[in-house]
Amino acid sequence: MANPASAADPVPAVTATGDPVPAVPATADPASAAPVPAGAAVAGAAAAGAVPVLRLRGLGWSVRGVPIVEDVSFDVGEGEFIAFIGPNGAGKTSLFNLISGIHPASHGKVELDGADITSEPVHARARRGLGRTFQTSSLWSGMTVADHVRLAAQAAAGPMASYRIWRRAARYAGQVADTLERTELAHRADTLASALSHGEKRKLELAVLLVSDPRLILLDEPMAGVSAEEVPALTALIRSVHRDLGRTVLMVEHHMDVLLGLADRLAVMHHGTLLALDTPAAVMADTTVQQAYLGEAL
Ligand SMILES: Nc1ncnc2c1ncn2[C@@H]1O[C@H](COP(=O)(O)OP(=O)(O)OP(=O)(O)O)[C@@H](O)[C@H]1O
Repeated sequence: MANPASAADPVPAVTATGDPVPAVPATADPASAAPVPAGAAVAGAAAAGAVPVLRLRGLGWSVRGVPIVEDVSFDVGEGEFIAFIGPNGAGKTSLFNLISGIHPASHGKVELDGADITSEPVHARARRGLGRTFQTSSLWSGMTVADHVRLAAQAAAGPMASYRIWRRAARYAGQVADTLERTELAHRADTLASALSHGEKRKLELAVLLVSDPRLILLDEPMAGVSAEEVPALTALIRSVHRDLGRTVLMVEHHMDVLLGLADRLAVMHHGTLLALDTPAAVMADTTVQQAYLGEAL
């Protein structure tokens, strides 16, 4: 079993209905019925027995008694890339909000590097190395590209650094320049965010994230609003963040062609539950997943 998460705390490779995922051997875990792959090779995964970067157990969130996310359990190995798909309203963003601490969990547990962070606020999780982007752009239109990254670097350095914000700006020059270089924005350093294309805005959001050096990155629909011409470059950048920088990535995305070139595993959300989690090939061959999409092409 190449998946370290399964090795540390095995959970069966089954769909939510209890059907086994085709062509993937399963091991039983009486503690959870949530699906994670049992036999798939996971690129960049940690050694067997290693503590997963992220571990969710029975995670749920309800609003006024209505379950939005239900009983989600899975492990994420070091260096893994998991893509989340599912129909609109399936609970993908809500799950990201639970992992990053924006929503308090109604049930279950979130562990980061073996530490229980279920009750920790967003900023505490960020300090532990959990970073995320949002479905809608979160930039200041009147600030330049470089100032966005500089401010993020200062914020990551702690409250006192932020207090001395402009006086010490020069200290971050190298860090800012490196990050802008990596995200292909060096030539736009002095451009206002409002003048960027959608693809460049997404790159800047990544730059703001990367400058704080997160180990686990959650990307919520990074291709949203991006023109078809800009998708390949943004995809390549995300691939490089994963492969070259070795970051662990979870990504919600509707573009299957983008996901298939990036993801080690595909997670399918449906009605707030995790319907399947396995290699892209196994998920796409899963009849339960196909039925959930009612014939929609995966
Ligand atoms: N704060 C909230 N209060 C009440 N209901 C909410 C709240 N946030 C989300 N929901 C509901 O939870 C469900 C899941 O929403 P969520 O945004 O997580 O889905 P999603 O899979 O990310 O969808 P999309 O692909 O359209 O972004 C939806 O029915 C949504 O209306």
